[in-house]
Formats: sequence, structure tokens, C-alpha cells
Amino acid sequence: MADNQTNNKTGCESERGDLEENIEDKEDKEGEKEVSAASSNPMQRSSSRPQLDVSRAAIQGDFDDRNPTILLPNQSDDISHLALDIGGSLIKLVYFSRHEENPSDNWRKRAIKQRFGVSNVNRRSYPILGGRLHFVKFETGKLNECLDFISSKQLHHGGIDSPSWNAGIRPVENPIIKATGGGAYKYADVFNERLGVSIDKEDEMNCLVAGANFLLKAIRHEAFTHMDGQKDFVQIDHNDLFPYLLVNIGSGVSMIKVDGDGKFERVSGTNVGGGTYWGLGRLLTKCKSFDELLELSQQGDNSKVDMLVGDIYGGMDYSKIGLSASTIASSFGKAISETKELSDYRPEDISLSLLRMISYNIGQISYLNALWYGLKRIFFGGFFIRGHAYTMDTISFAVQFWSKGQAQAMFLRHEGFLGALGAFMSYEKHGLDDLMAHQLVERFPMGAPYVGGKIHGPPLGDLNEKISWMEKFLQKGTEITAPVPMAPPGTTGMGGFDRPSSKGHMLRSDASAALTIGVLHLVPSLEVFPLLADPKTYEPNTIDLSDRTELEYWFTVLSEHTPDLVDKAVASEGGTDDAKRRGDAFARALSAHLARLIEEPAAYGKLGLANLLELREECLREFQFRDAYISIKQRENEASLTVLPDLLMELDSMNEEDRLLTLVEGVLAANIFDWGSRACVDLYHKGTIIEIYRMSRKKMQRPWRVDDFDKFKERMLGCGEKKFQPYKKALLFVDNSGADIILGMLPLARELLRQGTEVVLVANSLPALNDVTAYELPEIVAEAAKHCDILRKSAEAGGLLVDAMVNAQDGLKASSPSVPLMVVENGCGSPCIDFRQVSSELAAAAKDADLIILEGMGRSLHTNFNAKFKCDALKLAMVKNQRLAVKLFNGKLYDCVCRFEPAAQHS
Ligand SMILES: CC(C)(COP(=O)(O)O)[C@@H](O)C(=O)NCCC(=O)O
Ligand SMILES: [Mn+2]
Repeated sequence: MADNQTNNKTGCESERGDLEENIEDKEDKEGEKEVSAASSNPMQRSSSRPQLDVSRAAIQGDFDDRNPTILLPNQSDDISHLALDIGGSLIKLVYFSRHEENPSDNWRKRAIKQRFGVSNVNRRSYPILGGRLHFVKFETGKLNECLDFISSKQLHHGGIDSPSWNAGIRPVENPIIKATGGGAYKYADVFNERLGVSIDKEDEMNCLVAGANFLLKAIRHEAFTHMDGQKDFVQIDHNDLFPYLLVNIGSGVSMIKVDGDGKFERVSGTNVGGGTYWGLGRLLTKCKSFDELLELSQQGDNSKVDMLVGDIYGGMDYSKIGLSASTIASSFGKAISETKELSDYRPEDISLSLLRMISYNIGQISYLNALWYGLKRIFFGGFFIRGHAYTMDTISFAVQFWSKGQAQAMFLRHEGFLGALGAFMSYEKHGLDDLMAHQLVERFPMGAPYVGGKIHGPPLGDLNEKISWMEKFLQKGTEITAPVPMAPPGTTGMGGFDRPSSKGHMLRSDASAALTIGVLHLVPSLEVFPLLADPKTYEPNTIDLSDRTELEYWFTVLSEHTPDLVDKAVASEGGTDDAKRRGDAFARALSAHLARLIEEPAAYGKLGLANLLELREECLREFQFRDAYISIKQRENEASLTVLPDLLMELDSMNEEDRLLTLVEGVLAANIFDWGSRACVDLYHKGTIIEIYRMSRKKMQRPWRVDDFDKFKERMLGCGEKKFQPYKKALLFVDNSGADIILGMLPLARELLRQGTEVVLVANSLPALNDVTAYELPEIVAEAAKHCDILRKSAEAGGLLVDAMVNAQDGLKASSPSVPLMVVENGCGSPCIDFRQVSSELAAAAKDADLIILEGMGRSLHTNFNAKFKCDALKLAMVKNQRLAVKLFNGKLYDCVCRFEPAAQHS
């Protein structure tokens, strides 16, 4: 054991990390005492400094990594992965589950590491493992449900997926979990009795601020404005976040001036808050729950209860002081009427009047505080809001009205989880406190459309349970209760929602407007693409889905494609009964997501076409479809490889200029093999792969719809006397399998290699439609290399040809070194690419690249059509969707795009 520890120290020698400090702590006598005392009596443990058990710690991966992942097999999870905020009405839980690690690093990755080194992914000295951050809430009145949930997932012992749990290591006897809120005091004994855990109480204000700071810095589109029913996401500049006013609306209201991390002051508050609404509301309406009261307000008309300016001014505005006739002059003012009793008022109207009174009051006091302290921004959080449109609109109206438009109210998607997140952040050494937005990916699992912003019951376990739930839900509709997530009222089943339509109402019903919070996937190895000209202003999506007709069009496209996709997916898994069941469940889950998003496009955050296309792939993965197009991809690869030798011969017989044009034409023509496009799939019935390829090539008449070929040719081959150095390194973002890669992009790559340009083929990490993956590429390159010396030598130089290296003839080895051809994964599993989140190996490979080529509709039209880069960029695509062609350049189906953009000047 001691030997291992010494080894690890050597492995991390360059950095004196916390891990080492802990090793020393363990060697230190004082430390030893602390550890043993802690295990017998956890209350004596220093709460601020949990201990890591580093025995048998092992570096995962190469020892020469600068930031290797460190596995702690004996870490006994006293560094809990669970934190709670136990409030008066709700318990909020934040917990972390680790990704399953795949320790086997394949040879392609090793070659990349050797060439590019390991990127400096984590600035911290103790890299965190990838994982997921989950957000769950329960009613405080149903504490037992919450305890069952924790127990069923063993969250107090680090989760059932924790290494120690899997290794059958006995968990610590009395783990400590961080909690905030009054319930941390009130229910400490219950937690101890039921789960054997000790609650470590964290200060509530501290937690709220830590949670808000984390969200505003680490989650892109966390904050949004809400005016007149319109939700707009706001991009917060991390460097310009402070100071701000945080208004947390729980039972009561706290107003906190936040000046930095851990720097804050509670400057004000009001006792008229969520508890007031619920308390008064319950007395006045006899509602049984907060949500029921809120739901009632949906059908309310507050003018029946409130005295409006118009009531006083005979239906007129009081325009001189800016009050319209519909402004509330006096909340509940009409109830002074002596002729009416409580029973004469509709509970719906009372609920809305109460809601508006309280929201308005909070908005007004908040603004006055912001004014007093000179704060530009006000963020509202707390579960009183619940993504409720009237509440947010009323608060926004108050802030807008009193500030005369100078200040704006902003809301937070994770509104209710600030405290719990803050408590979670208070654990030391989990390393999550300095996470960046690009390391987090939010995913919306199957239950998201149903659960929405609602409280849900115990979790679903494995895939089979998930599928059963989908099936049962369809059969019984809303009757389904525990052990499945509770469905929001008013839903009938998959894809069929019978709640009142939003049409005709100014604001959507609460059930559809509620915010859905996904699971935050932590991928510490994701980075911002270093060649983006301006990451701050970069927007991947080209098409704006906030245009309703555009949104509806793309929803229809996706819905219509689903049956065919299900067929392919089921066939790819052998067409078994199990695969059919999963296919069915996938179709339902996808249509539920689509139905939810068409109701409330911002339900999952800012929505772009790339998100929709990725959601579909994620949904397939959720039901364990590994690669729906696998056999199509293989068939097309084989067919294309048979014509490659002839194509290469034809190319080699041409002069440089003709060859370059033929190569670019070839890329555009072969991009027709796109199984995500309805038009193309219809076309495939009309001929063989090779026939379609030839037909497509024949139709490549210039000028193309966007035609910068001459500019590209000039840069590549020069013009007259004007000559340029060949590019040093090109990143080729490849798209589809088959002809696209083999007859299109590989020959282009070969031309660059011939010119002495190092080439990196960048491909998807995970399958998406018929896109080629980084995993599949080496084999394809190896096959192609059999027909071509240039490819063979470069692939060998790039460490791509493992078998070839073994079999290579001696003569080949002795020949002059070639520029390398490499393959890197992009970190995506989507037909599009978001350059704010790419793999660290791509980021490393990009460092000295001076050309990028983006190929295909997903990567260069749906996304990145307008993106600017620090190096030259060539965007090549065939437009396989008529509407997109019209929208982008008034073009038509099968138009081609060849856009060449020299490096952005201002980079
Ligand atoms: C998903 C795709 C972007 C893939 O295109 P690619 O990137 O392979 O060129 C494309 O197939 C697409 O936009 N399909 C939906 C539109 C349609 O069926 O017309
Ligand atoms: Mn594709």
C-alpha cells in the first residue's frame, strides 16, 4: 500500500496537489488521530476538511499526463455526493453520480496524446472525474419519500455507482451530509435515525449566494427575462457579474447584495412572501396545496377583486402619472363592498389577486433596494416562482414600471436549487466550484417532458423500468403514481396533451410553462475550440427557432422522420422483440419531448435546431440504440472503397487546377449521402450508391449557390506570380460515412498531404445518423491506404496504421518521413457541432492549425454558417433541404455551398 502511495507521488511530482497534501496528512500523526477519531465519532470531525482515503489510489491513464485522472478505490465516500436544502415546504436535493469510466484507452488516442501532448484541461491539481449533477425535490411533508429516495440510491454512501459500493467495500458507518435550510436543524435526528447520517449544517445565506454564483458562472443561459409572456435568455459575462441583487423568494423573502464569491450582505427582505401567498390563499380558497392554488390563478380574473385605476377614473387611464386603466390601484380593493361575502368571489380570482399583490410588492421592494445600493441587475430565485408566467410577468412589470425601464428582473432556471447547490459547493475538494460552462452539458432524460417542473416520486431504475413506465403511461394516463415519476395533471399520455391550449390566453398555463431542469453532465475534458474568433459572441445555430413557423416546420420534419428511424434502429439491434420494445419507447419519448417543446420552446433552455437534432440522438442512446445506421454505413463504405482506386487514378492524371476543382466538386457531390434528409432518402430508392454518386457529380455545374472556389484555389495554388506557403496543418471536420468520406473528404485530405500540409480528420465521438465516427475512421483510412501511397505513409506517420506498421515493407519505413494524417474525435454525438464544447484532443490538435474545413449541412449550415475563426475556413455542403436553401440564400434543393473565409481579422 505504501509503495503505491509513493508511486502516485512520483506520478504527480510536477504538482503539489491536494492529493499529495492528503498523503502527507495521513502520514502525519495529528492527521491520523483525526481520521480515527472521526470514524468513531463523526461529530468531532472537522466539517470543513473532509479526508480523502488515498490508499491504493491509482493514476488512471499515462503517468506522463500532466493532469491524470486519479481513482480512489478506497475513498469511502465521506466526501458525500449529496446535499440538501430542507425548507418549510420543499426539500431540494442535489446529488452527483459518477460516469462509468472506461479505463481502456485505445491506440488512436495514444497516438494523439503522443503527438499533441495532453491538453491543460483542468487548472485544478486534483482533476475531477466526469459525472452528473442531479436536481430533485420533494415536499417536506413527505420527508419519508425523500429518505426512501436517498436510501434506494445509496446517495449518503456516494451512490450505488460509486467505486466503493461496486467493489463491495463497506461504507462508512456514519457519513456526513451537508444541508441547509431550517429543516437541517429540525430533521437532523430523523436523518440520523433513518439513514445513520449526520447533518452538517451550512448557513442558508452563504449557500444561496454560492449556488447563485455557481449557476450564473457555470451554466450558459441560466438567467432569463420574462415580459408579457415572452422568455428571453440572457448571456451573463462572468467577468461582469458583480455586484448584483439576489432576491430569494421562499416562505419569506431575502434580498442579498452580492459583491463576489463569499462576499455578500443581506440588505433587506420582506415577510410578505411565498408563505403569505400560500397561507392566505389556503384560508381564502380552501385549496389543498400550493400548486393547486397556483393552478387556480390560471383561470382567475383579478379585476373582480382588485380595484383598478379604471374603476376609480370611470374606465379611463390616469395617463398624467403613467397609470393605465388596468393598473391595480388597490389589491383586494373591491372586496370592501359591504354587499359581498367571501363566497361571492371565485377562488380563481382571489388566487390571482393574491399572487399579483405579493409578486408586485416583492418586485417593487427589490427595485428600491437595487436603486438604493446602485445595483444594475436583480436576479430572482426561490421556489415561489416555479417558472410561473404570471408571477414572473408581475415581478418584471413592477421592476420595469418603477425603474422607468432602467432595470430588468431576471429569473433563474434552477431557481429553487440555489441553497442546495450552495450546500453542495461547500464540500471541499470535489473540484466543482470552478467548473466552466463548457464543461457542463445539460441533458433531458425521458421523464423530462412529463415531470416538468413538478415534484416527483421515487426514481426509475434500469432501462426495463423506463420502458415499462412509458408503456404504462400510455395505457393508463394520469393514474400512474409511485414508483414512477408523477405526471403533471392534465396529460393524457405520450404526445397527447389535453390541458387547456395556450392559444387564446395571453400567458401559457402553468403546467406547460414550468421550467424543466435537466441533468447536468460534467465532462471535465470539454473545451472551447481555441480557433473561434470570438467565443463570447459565437452562436452555433444559424436558424432562429424563436420564429414559430420555423419551429413548427422543423418539428414536423423530425416527427415525420421518426418511424423510419425507429425501423433502422430496431434493425440495427437485430430486430428482436426487445429491440422493438425499445424502439417503441424511443418513439414515444421523442414525441413527448417534441410535444413539450412545441408547447414551451424554452422549457429546456435556449432552443436551436442543433439542440433538437442532438436531442434525437440522445433519445436513441437513452434506449440503448448504439448505432442505428451501422449496416447502412458499412454497406456504403464497402461500395465506395471499390471505386476509390479509379477515382484516385483519374485525379492523378489531371493538372493541379483541374484536380483541385474536381476534388471540391467531389466533396460536394458525395455529401448527398445523408440519411437524415427526407429528399435524399427518397432519392436512394432510385439507384445504387455508385449511380447516385455519379449522377450527383455530373450535376456539379458552377457557379454554385455560394461559390468562393476561386478564392480558395488562389490561396492553395497561388495566382500568377503570387504564391503562398502551403497550409501547415488542416483540420477536416468530416461528415457522413460511405462516399462522403471515402470519395469526397479523403481524396481532398490526400491533396493537402501531397502539398505538405499535416491533416487531422475530425469526426464524431458518438454516432449520429450516418455520420462517420472517430472510432470507425482508422479502419476506413487503412482500407483506403491500400490503394494509395500518400495516404499510407501519412497515416503511418500519424500513428493511424497499427497493422500496417506491423506489416509494412522495410523499404517503406526507410523512405522520407511524410506529413502525418491523424484522426481526432470532436467530443460530439450530433450531426451539428457547437464549438463552445469540443473534446480536449481536438482543442489540442487545433493549436497550430491554419485551415479548417467544415463539411456537411449539420456542421457548416445548420451550425457555424456564420461562425468566424482565427484561421482560414472552408465550408462545404450540399443543401439537402429545400426550405433551408430558400431561407439561407433564396436557393433550391441540392444547391452547393463553397464558402471560403480568410482568418478573422480581429482575432
Ligand atoms: C441532419 C442533417 C443536418 C444531416 O446533414 P449532413 O450534415 O449529413 O449534411 C440533415 O439531414 C437535415 O437537416 N435533415 C432534416 C431535413 C430534411 O429531412 O430535409
Ligand atoms: Mn451527416
